[in-house]
Amino acid sequence: MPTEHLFATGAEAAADLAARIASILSQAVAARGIATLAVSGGRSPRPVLEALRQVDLDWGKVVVTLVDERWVAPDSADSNERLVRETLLQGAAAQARFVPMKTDAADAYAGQPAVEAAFAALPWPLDIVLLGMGDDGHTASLFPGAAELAEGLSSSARTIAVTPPAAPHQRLSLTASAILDSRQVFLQIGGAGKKAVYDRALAGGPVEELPIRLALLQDQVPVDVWIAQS
Ligand SMILES: O=C1O[C@H](COP(=O)(O)O)[C@@H](O)[C@H](O)[C@H]1O
Repeated sequence: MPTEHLFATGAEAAADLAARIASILSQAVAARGIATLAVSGGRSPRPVLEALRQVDLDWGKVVVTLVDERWVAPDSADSNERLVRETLLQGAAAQARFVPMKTDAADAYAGQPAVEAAFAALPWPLDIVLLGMGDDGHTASLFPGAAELAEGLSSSARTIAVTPPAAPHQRLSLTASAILDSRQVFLQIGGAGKKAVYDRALAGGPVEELPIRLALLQDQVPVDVWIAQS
């Protein structure tokens, strides 16, 4: 079962989560000389990443990558890479090595093999995988109803190309096995709507219905959840 961290506001949750991430990255650098962090996109991680970049860390020994990416140009407003570059990779934190998920390939399916090779070269397990969750229970870009969902939940590959059934843009996503090949999974949720989805996921049921269950209903890797009421 996840360990829950409850906060009244998103700002308080973000500050606490950023401090926890910084502590783990610092310990990883001290222990292994390198730290790895995979972050989600969307709206939720922005305040966490902005707080994290201000932390005094040996950023040159930190590898930052993505949990998922939309197949859009890196300067698109929808790009998760752009989010990370604008919020986290600033100041001293710009010394971190960023491993993108978007290539120049024509689409996500053509791009996946090169991304898979880049991810195979990372030091696994990742120290932290920071997940978000959509209102439909998707996490990373593992969407309920997607044609690629079963493969994303079962494949031993680290990455998969996905076409979401409703959301825009083809995606590149970590698979469930890659998400769980980590030392620590964090999940960030905010607001009553997402809390209701989270509670439903936690109550049990098929992963295919609410893919966030892949992280919540497992005992392979510790999962901590930061929950903000607003
Ligand atoms: O499309 C995506 O959605 C989820 C949730 O995003 P949020 O804006 O509701 O926080 C996110 O975790 C994922 O990385 C992103 O690509």
